[in-house]
Amino acid sequence: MIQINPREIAAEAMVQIMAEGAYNNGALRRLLRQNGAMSRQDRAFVTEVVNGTLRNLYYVDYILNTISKVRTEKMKPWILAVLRTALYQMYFMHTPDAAACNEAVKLAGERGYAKLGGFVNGVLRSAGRQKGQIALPEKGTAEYLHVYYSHPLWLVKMWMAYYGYKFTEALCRADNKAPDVTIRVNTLKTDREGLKKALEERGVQVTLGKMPHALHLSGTADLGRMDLFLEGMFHVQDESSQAAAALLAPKKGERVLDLCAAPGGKSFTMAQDMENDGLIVARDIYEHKIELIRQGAQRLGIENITAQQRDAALWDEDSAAAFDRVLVDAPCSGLGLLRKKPDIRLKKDGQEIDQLIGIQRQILDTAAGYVKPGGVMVYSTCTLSRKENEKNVQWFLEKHPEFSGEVAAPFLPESMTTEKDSCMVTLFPQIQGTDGFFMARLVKKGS
Ligand SMILES: C[S@@+](CC[C@H](N)C(=O)[O-])C[C@H]1O[C@@H](n2cnc3c(N)ncnc32)[C@H](O)[C@@H]1O
Repeated sequence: MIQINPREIAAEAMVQIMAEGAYNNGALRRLLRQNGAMSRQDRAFVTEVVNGTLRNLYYVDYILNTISKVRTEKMKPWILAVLRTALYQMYFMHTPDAAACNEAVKLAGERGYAKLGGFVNGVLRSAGRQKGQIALPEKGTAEYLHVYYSHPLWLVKMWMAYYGYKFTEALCRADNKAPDVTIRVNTLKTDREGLKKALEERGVQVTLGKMPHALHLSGTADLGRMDLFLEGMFHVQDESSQAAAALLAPKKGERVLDLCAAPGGKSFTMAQDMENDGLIVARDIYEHKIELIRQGAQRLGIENITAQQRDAALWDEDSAAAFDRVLVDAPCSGLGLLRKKPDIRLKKDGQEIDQLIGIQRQILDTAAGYVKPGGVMVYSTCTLSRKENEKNVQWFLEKHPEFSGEVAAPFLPESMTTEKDSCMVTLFPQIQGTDGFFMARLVKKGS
C-alpha cells in the first residue's frame, strides 16, 4: 500500500492556499480526494493542521519572525508551509516538539531543500525552547488582538471602533473555535425528532438548535456520502441563514424572489416553509452555480423553485411589482464567516468593502421595484461591517420612502435576537453561536 504522509499533504495545501491563491475549502477537498487512501484519522489530522494553521497564521508568523533571521515573506513557499504547519502542531496540537521538528526537516528534504534542513531544524528547536516566553504586543491594544487571535489589524481596529475592546476580543476568540456542522431538517420529508434519532443511530452526536428545524452535529465524517443526506433529509445550513428565511417568513402559495440565491440554501429552507407550494424564483449571476440550486432542490424533493441566471443589479421589467417577498442575500465581505473559512481573514484587506457597497446598493435599488405593495424584502449579509449592513439599510430607507423597517424580533426565537425594537438584527458567534450575520426586514407600503 502507498504510504501517504499527512504532514506533507497539509504543507502542500498551505502552499496552494497561501502561495497559489487557492480557496481553503476547495484545496483541502481536492487534496483529500486525490489522496483518498489516507485513513480517516489522517484526513482529520490534515484538516485540523490546515484550518488551525490558517486560523492562527498571524500568531504563527509572529513567532517565526521573532526567531528566524529570514522573514517569512522572504522564505521559499514550501519551507514556509513546512515551518508554519510544524509550529502549529507544536504550539496548538501538543505534538512533541522533537517529532514535529524531525518530520519538518524530512519534509524540507523531500522537495529538494535538503540544504535548508539545518535552518528548519534551528528555527523549530528554538521555537520549542521559547514556547510561552516570546513577548506579545501589550494586552489591551489592537496589536495584541491582531497577533494573539490572528485577525488582520485593520479588522480588529474596525471592530474595536464599533464594539469596543472586550466585545471584539470575545468575537475574535469565538472566530477561532472550529464550529460544529449545522443542518436544516427537510420538513417536506421528516421532522426534527425523527431525523435526530436516525442520525444518532448512525453514530452522529446531535443537539437541538435555537431555530425550530436546526440540528447541530458532531462526529460526522463524510456527511455528503451519508444515506440520509443522499435521500434529501436535510441540507447543511447555519442557523443565521435559517433565521434570515424566517425573517422573510414566506407563506404557502406566495411568489418569492431570491436574487442572490446560489448555492440555494435559503431558497431550500423557504420552499420547505412554503410546503412546496407557490413559487420561488432563485437567481444568481453565475451560470455554474445555477446548477447547484437545481441539484440541491432535486435532492431535497423541492418542486416550487425555478432557478435562473441573471445579474441582480440589472433591472428586469418582467419582475416589476411581481413578488410578495424578495430576499437580497447580497455578495459581501464575508467577515462573519471567519470560523468556517479561515483563509478569509488572510485574503481581505478592507479595500474591497467600498466596491461591494456599490454593488449591494445597486441590487437593493433594483430589488425594491420587484416587491408588490404591502410586500416584504429582507436584506442580509454574512458580514460584520456596518458600512455594508446598517449604513446600507439607512441609505435604502432614505432613498425609498415607500419602504419602512418592521421590527424583526417577533419573527425569530427570543434567543436569536438581542435587538428587541429594531428592523435590523446582527448575530455573533460568541452570542448566538452562529456565523456573524446581519439582516433587516423592510416592508413596502400599500396593499
Ligand atoms: C451570500 S451568497 C448567497 C448565498 C445563498 N443565498 C444561500 O443561502 O445559499 C451571494 C451570492 O450572490 C451571487 N452574486 C454576486 N453578485 C451577484 C449579482 N450581481 N447578481 C446576482 N447574484 C450575484 C454570488 O454568486 C453568490 O452566490
